[in-house]
Amino acid sequence: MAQSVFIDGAAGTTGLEIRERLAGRTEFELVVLGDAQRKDLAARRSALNEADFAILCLPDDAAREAVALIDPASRTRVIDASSAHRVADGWTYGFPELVGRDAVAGARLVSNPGCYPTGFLALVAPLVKAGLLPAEWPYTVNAVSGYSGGGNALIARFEAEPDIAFRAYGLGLAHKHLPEMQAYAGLAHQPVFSPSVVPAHRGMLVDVPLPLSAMSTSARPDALRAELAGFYDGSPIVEVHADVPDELLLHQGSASWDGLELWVASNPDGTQARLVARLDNLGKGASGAAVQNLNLMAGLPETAGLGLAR
Ligand SMILES: NC(=O)C1=CN([C@@H]2O[C@H](COP(=O)(O)OP(=O)(O)OC[C@H]3O[C@@H](n4cnc5c(N)ncnc54)[C@H](OP(=O)(O)O)[C@@H]3O)[C@@H](O)[C@H]2O)C=CC1
Ligand SMILES: CC(=O)N[C@@H](CCC(=O)OP(=O)(O)O)C(=O)O
Repeated sequence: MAQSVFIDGAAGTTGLEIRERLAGRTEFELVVLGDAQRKDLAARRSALNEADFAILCLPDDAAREAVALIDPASRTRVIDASSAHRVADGWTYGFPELVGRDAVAGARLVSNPGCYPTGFLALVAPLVKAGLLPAEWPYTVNAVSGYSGGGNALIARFEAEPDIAFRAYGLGLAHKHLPEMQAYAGLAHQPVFSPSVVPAHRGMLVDVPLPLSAMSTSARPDALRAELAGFYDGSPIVEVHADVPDELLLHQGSASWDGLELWVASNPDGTQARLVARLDNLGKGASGAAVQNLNLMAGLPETAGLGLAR
């Protein structure tokens, strides 16, 4: 029998892309509230409590409200795409490659990772865990995102202001993704994070510069690449490239994609490296990750319904 999935926030950017990925899937029965009811508390309460799975595609406050509406005794299992519960007690961080597929499969409350942390953690967490990068190092993260990363509001802004060529932000150095980056990479310090937006709908690059010879671990770039390749060996979603091209591009017309690509670039003598991730902020960065987690929680193959062809 099909399991029911209620998407709270189904009219938003992330919610719509989850609907696209679930369309035509016979294992699930999709529950979506129409325009007149989608913000109605009573309608949401009953949908949240009647579903096998609730996927929250809401601003943080509305996600907290949704969780409070769910009776703890109900059978509903939750996947929260917001940043409200990413380091909260009782929640499983929905990054199966890092926390383990069984942990996600067995969880009742799963918090989807943020888009930038998906790139950062995919690169850094396995290397810190393996002792190849120091936990005490003050890491920096430079990243660019397509404007859909900011949801409907940023999409509307970039469409209304086509003259914007580049937007640096997060200048208060308190971005909401910092706690999860620190926690799940096991770092002593929060990274210094420089996010930015380019006039492309989707796609992102996350770049972590490493002065390897100044670090206590003195790892060689080849060792970093080999560790990542081994860590993600067999993954249908994460690819660690053996070769580094001269440039990495984002395209304005990119199609939706649920994979994640990783590179270790280095200088000729191997004293410096840049760890680089490329992903779709709405794919492995949000909606693709939510569907991967839903698949695991429902006992299905993790890539069902995902778009992984390039
Ligand atoms: N966009 C992305 O790339 C990523 C987004 N996320 C996270 O996913 C969540 C959703 O983001 P995104 O889809 O981009 O945002 P959008 O703004 O595009 O969509 C949010 C949706 O939630 C609805 N909503 C707001 N308040 C309520 C409420 N009280 N009850 C019911 N519905 C409500 C909005 O309706 P209305 O517009 O009418 O207010 C809108 O349809 C956010 O927490 C975001 O941070 C995570 C990773 C990546
Ligand atoms: C371009 C842009 O604005 N990006 C968003 C992050 C998108 C994301 O990952 O969403 P969460 O809020 O769920 O973490 C930002 O920086 O706030």
